[in-house]
Amino acid sequence: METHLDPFTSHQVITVSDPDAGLRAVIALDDLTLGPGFGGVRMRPYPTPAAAIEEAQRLARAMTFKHALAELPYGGAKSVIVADGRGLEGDARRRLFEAFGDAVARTNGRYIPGVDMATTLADMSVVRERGATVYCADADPSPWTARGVYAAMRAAVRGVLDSPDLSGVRVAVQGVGAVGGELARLVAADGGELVLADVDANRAETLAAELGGRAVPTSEIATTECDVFAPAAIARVVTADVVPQLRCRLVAGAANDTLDGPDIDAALLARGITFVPDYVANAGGVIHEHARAMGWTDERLAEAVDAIGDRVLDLVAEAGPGGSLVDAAERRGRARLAAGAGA
Ligand SMILES: NC(=O)c1ccc[n+]([C@@H]2O[C@H](COP(=O)([O-])OP(=O)(O)OC[C@H]3O[C@@H](n4cnc5c(N)ncnc54)[C@H](O)[C@@H]3O)[C@@H](O)[C@H]2O)c1
Repeated sequence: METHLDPFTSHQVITVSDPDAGLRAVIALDDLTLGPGFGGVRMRPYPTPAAAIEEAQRLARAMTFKHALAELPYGGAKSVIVADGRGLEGDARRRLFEAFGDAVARTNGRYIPGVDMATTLADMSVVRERGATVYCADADPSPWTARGVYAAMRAAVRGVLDSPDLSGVRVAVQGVGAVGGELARLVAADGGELVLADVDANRAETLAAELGGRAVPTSEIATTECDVFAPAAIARVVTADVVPQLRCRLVAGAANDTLDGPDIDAALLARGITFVPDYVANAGGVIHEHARAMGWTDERLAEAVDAIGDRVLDLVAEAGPGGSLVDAAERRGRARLAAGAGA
């Protein structure tokens, strides 16, 4: 099935069905101007086939911009495997990922998968065995993602709030897992004041005690009075209902797909809140995968991840006072794609 969403050239949705292996999946290839489509494989239940396609396409589009802005030689892609709600282990899981690997191999390298929600390095090894190109370094990308989010946050605090560093800046982190926990450490080391929440309340309380912050219930974190709200748990947390309740000046975090819809950025700006696009701030993970695939040194990788901060400062300058960083980022992304198409 071909879809045409906008002037980009290469949208394609591949639907995969292999009843013997229990596989129903969608591979969405967005714009491939800059290179093969790179994006993770997400496995979760979907209410309808259309919902699976829509999520794959939306996430693939974000990957196009993530790579374009991070100056990586990849297009945007994402795939989703429709889970039936039952845990899938052992031989059945292997069979499913073998079938998925066959579908990926048939794209002839146009789609490069990696891990995402509910898929693992072991699953990706099975996909690779079937002849598919797969990117997933054995090393955990999370510390690099956190480092990039920290660089983005620091730059936004400087560019938008006119504060030289995070000293005395109050940061509310939603979810202190692999990325959020490391982000909290970086913020604390920079003199930031932490408010933390996690569905695992003990995790948030222990980290808050260690770093000198405060833990609050998850129901309160988004509306806590703070300078920066940093979502680092789940998608689409900034909804039309949440916007009027926010008491922050910046939203800058790690969670993919933070905004619940295309109108939310404008609603935030109308309240004087600047949103740092998630795909700009959290690009440390994909930069890490690229660095490992290319054999970069850690020094080179660190430089590339820290450059996320410079990118955010550029976006702030381009957007102007009270301007949208989302619009600025999309303009940049499209310019990069246009330049790539002409190259
Ligand atoms: N890991 C990476 O390198 C990477 C890269 C890019 C984007 N991201 C995004 O960053 C986010 C965090 O990823 P992670 O790897 O740290 O995941 P993780 O599973 O290690 O951590 C998520 C944490 O959030 C908590 N949580 C879940 N639901 C919550 C809720 N409703 N309220 C508060 N806390 C909640 C979990 O208990 C957990 O501690 C995700 O949205 C992910 O898509 C991660």
